[in-house]
Amino acid sequence: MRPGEGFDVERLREPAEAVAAYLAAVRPMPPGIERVALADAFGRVLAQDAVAEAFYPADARSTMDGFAVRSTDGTALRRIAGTIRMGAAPPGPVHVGEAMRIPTGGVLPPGADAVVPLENVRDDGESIAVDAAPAAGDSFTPRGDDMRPGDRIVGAGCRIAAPELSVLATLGIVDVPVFVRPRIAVVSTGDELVDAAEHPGTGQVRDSNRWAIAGSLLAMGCTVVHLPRAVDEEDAIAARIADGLAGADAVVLTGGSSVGARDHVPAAIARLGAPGIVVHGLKVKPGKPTVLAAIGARPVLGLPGNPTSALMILEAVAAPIVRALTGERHAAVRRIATVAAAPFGGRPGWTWYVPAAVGADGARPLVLRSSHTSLLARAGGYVVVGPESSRIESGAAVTVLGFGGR
Ligand SMILES: Nc1nc2c(c(=O)[nH]1)N[C@H]1C(S)=C(S)[C@@H](COP(=O)(O)OP(=O)(O)OC[C@H]3O[C@@H](n4cnc5c(N)ncnc54)[C@H](O)[C@@H]3O)O[C@H]1N2
Ligand code: MOO
Repeated sequence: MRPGEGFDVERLREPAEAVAAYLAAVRPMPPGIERVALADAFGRVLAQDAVAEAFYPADARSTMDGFAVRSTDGTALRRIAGTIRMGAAPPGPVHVGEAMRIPTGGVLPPGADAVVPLENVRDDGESIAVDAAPAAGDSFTPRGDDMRPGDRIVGAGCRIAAPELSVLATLGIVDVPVFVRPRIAVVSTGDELVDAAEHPGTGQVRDSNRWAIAGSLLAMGCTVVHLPRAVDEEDAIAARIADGLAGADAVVLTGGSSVGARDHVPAAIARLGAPGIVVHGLKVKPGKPTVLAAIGARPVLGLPGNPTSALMILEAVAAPIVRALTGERHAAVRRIATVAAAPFGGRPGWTWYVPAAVGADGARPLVLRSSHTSLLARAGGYVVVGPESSRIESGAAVTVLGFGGR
């Protein structure tokens, strides 16, 4: 579509279908794999499966402070034959009629098949008595109960958080293979923009989009490269995109994506190389004028200038493209399952991303003003309405999706 042609509703694409087609055509990939120390692995995306190479625990281990015993001795008095130390092999086997002191986590000695907790024995220092016969398997973890050789515990593409750090440390994976963070160049376009530190004159606005977009990209695990703003001229925008592609794995622009006389992003992208624009115009609100493009396998995303639209499209539509670059397989998105406290309206056949406030009685739609910057800060998240059904009735179950990083 050329600037000035206008949007033909028939040619607008359904967002999920458009992104799937984009990913199939462009195949964006993480820029590489690197190894980082465990101390630096939090938040990174694992690049190779973490597979157990041995039995964890390597030996049966007590889950109680108590005595290791043979269950077949029943309720007979047991002679205390020794003490098991933490971090050491048992001093010997437990023979018939014997018991051995064992701490929580201590290695079960040969012969023993149960642990009796301290509070369930009478201990005279020489021997122990029990009221109830222990059952085989009581109060210990068998060898390999946690992980067995070949178990794939954390898959490639998983974002490393606290539980994954625990597994990596247990498996001794201290040089962790992770995907290199993609570098994403962020460009704001618009003659009216001034820096956040400047005082806007009449008709000018502070450039907020680059900070919203940067925040969302950081939350997705990217390295953000801020490029200077571009004025609303095709040459300036094309030069800025070329700068971005020279030093980054993708470029995200905001503004100038629509069909006005000053909207030059589509034309600037189109002249930089193949495949160029893959999608221009989505059957969504907000964010209809979105441009999904690429130069080679490097994404160039043209988000609408309206602040709510720009952030919403990055989070609700373009996130799978960013995740293809970070290597993350599953979205780390906060979801609140609640009910609609008031109806959510949409438009038949369209996908609407409706900012919502979440209260004790459920989620309420906020009035969509895509030019506002306060709207998403006031919202607890957003609700997707459509494309199948264009209305969510009061009382119906809804999922409120959170914005990057909160
Ligand atoms: N004739 C039509 N006009 C418009 C259509 C349409 O289909 N036909 N779509 C509308 C929709 S929907 C949107 S969204 C906007 C998107 O327009 P652009 O992507 O070309 O964005 P701009 O015109 O450059 O800016 C729109 C608005 O956003 C403000 N803005 C831009 N960049 C920033 C920034 N970095 N920080 C803060 N605010 C920013 C800008 O000042 C404008 O107010 O087009 C509609 N028009
Ligand atoms: O639908 Mo645009 O994205 O006005 O805001």
